[in-house]
Amino acid sequence: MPVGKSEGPLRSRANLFRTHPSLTIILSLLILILAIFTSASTSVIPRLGLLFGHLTPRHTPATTTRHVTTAATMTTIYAAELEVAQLAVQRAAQLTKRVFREKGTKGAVAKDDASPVTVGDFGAQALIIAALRARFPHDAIVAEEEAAPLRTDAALRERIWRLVRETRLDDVAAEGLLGGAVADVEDMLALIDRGKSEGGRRGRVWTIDPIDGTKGFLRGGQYAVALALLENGDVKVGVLGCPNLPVDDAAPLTADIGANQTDEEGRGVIFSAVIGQGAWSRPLGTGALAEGKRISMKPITEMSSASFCESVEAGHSNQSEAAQIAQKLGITKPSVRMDSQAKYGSIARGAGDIYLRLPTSKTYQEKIWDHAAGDLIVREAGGQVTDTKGQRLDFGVGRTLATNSGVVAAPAAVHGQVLEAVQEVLGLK
Ligand SMILES: Nc1ncnc2c1ncn2[C@@H]1O[C@H](COP(=O)(O)O)[C@@H](OP(=O)(O)O)[C@H]1O
Ligand SMILES: [Mg+2]
Repeated sequence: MPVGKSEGPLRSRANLFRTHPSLTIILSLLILILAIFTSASTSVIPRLGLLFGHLTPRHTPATTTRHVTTAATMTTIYAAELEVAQLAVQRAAQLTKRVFREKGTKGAVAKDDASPVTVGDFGAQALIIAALRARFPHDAIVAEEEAAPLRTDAALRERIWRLVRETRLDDVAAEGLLGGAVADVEDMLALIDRGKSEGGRRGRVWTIDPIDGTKGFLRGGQYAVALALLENGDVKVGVLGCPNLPVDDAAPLTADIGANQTDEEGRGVIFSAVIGQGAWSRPLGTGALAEGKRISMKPITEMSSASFCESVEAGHSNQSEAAQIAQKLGITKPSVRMDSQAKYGSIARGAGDIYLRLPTSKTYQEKIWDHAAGDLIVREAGGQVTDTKGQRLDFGVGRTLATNSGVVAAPAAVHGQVLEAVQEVLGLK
């Protein structure tokens, strides 16, 4: 092809740009915008969530594919909430694990209701709320602890601040998704006190139990870091970090699962669920989220070989009534006692079958943070969760489950049968 033929138009285009320099600028801008949008799906849009809270993440393909779990990649609904909640729980669990390994009292102080709280509870709550404030700044929070005891105890405050300051995920991008570090001690106290919402049936409310099963935590048993999102009173996202449960979903519940835990390697699992999307488990890690696996409850073919879980603390659940219920159902195995919502996680993955929580007092009201995550995880794994009257747990009443009494959780197919035995023994029929 003659050289002149191809050079002609090129030369005239070059002249055009020389005579109209603004064209060069416009073209460069267009190229830049195009470049940004082609990489937006993996890097830019998720970061906008940091600026716009839940508005953006809820409608974007959850953050980066590297951190997105199998569950999250399948759908975009609550994907950002699910990812942030799991990472926040994972980070908080790094703090609680550090305290768990400490010998002695773990900085325990008694609360007004005489229940214990440790430096781990305060620190984990501060870290979780820091992530929620960064990513979903408009959401309300119902959390178990408040900062009042720390304002008057400088030594306790400093100890917790050190833990909070030093705990971060060892993956920079994952840590970035949680909004980074807490600014200073005052900020830490303010974060802890953001958990004082009254809850209720309207809007988005996160509920946090930074260490569920504090007595188990102090004893060296099971405990859980629990986080759930309620929308208009219904649980939409639930996450439980259980540092002392085996990773293997198929590992049977041993009689000693609730005791003598040493935070050994190879343990630690995160359970999660999103409404209508199933339940999942994955190893509890230290950085980005590990790959998750779908979990489901085990169908009970023979009631005689079923196992049921209950609290270690006889003051939290009536153990003698539970034994009578088990006998009525023909269950032959002794109960598996363990602290915390690890019970919900354990039956959701089929390691155990039934969870009974039978009131020990007429006046005690269960707290929403003790049940919200576990309730959704069990229901999404194919279970049914009600109180002893057969009513669904109502998380829209306020900070407590004021209209419910106890918990009966079982695979959906046998829940009716279990509830009947519960009601016969409790004289509710
Ligand atoms: N009388 C009671 N009846 C039922 N639950 C109670 C109770 N007193 C305290 N609890 C709750 O039981 C939770 C522990 O449950 P479990 O026995 O399944 O481990 C505690 O959570 P924390 O440990 O977060 O304070 C606390 O909220
Ligand atoms: Mg609790």
